[in-house]
Amino acid sequence: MTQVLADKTIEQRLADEKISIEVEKLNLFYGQKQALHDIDMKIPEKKVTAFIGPSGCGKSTLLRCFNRMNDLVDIARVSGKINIHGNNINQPGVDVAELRRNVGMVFQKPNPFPKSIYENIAYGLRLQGINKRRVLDEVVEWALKGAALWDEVKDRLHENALGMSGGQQQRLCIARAIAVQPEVLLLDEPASALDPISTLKIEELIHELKNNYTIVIVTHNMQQAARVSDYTAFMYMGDMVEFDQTDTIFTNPSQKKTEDYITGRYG
Ligand SMILES: Nc1ncnc2c1ncn2[C@@H]1O[C@H](COP(=O)(O)OP(=O)(O)OP(=O)(O)O)[C@@H](O)[C@H]1O
Repeated sequence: MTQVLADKTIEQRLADEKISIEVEKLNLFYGQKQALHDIDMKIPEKKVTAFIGPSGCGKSTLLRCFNRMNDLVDIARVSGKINIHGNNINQPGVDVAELRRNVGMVFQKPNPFPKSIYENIAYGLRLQGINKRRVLDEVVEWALKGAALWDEVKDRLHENALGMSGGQQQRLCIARAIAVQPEVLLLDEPASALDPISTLKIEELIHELKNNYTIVIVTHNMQQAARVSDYTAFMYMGDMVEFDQTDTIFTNPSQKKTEDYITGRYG
């Protein structure tokens, strides 16, 4: 019986999950060059899904499709569907600003605004027309607590965010992303510019955040993927080679290419 449970296919496992993002026949071209080939995948809600694979395989490109960041690249053309909670975000007429509020993103290099810690968090709310001091105070505190930063900065909320350490700046960027209450958080190598202690804090934070958010993370670091994610997608040259539970990908992958990558034969 245990054996049968252990042998559940990824389709059976996903059938037990709520699905947040469903990708169907997604292709992306940069000019003539195809960077994503017929990607089909389902990303479960309130879980951490990691994208791994060698440099240039398309991890960041795929991640950026989930909040239409590739719209900013003139030569990028996308076909196929991406349903987020049932709505195809690639169809005409989608409110991209609203999409990006709902699908927040944190980049490799921390990029706080050159403003106070407080104003970094309040910014997204002010854009929505929320200016009441009491509401802003509450959300700033809530978001900083959510990003495990409140205790470190509560006495200097009005100091410039650029005076924080790199690790603090990255947690501030996560706080800024969650302040507008997105459903999905996209993290593009969020810890690669950080020291080991800050990296650990970010990884612990990811673990906490998945209680409330669907998280998709691109990482170069396989140990990090193994530590933080529930599901892992292995990509190679624009193809989704294998997607499964993280344990399965790292201990019993079904594809030879995945095995070669995780055992360090290339990458
Ligand atoms: N703006 C762009 N214009 C043209 N080609 C691009 C652009 N962005 C990415 N590419 C190309 O698309 C392919 C996939 O790139 P992408 O950055 O998604 O890969 P990646 O797996 O995230 O790589 P890395 O791990 O090095 O960040 C690469 O061949 C890359 O050169």
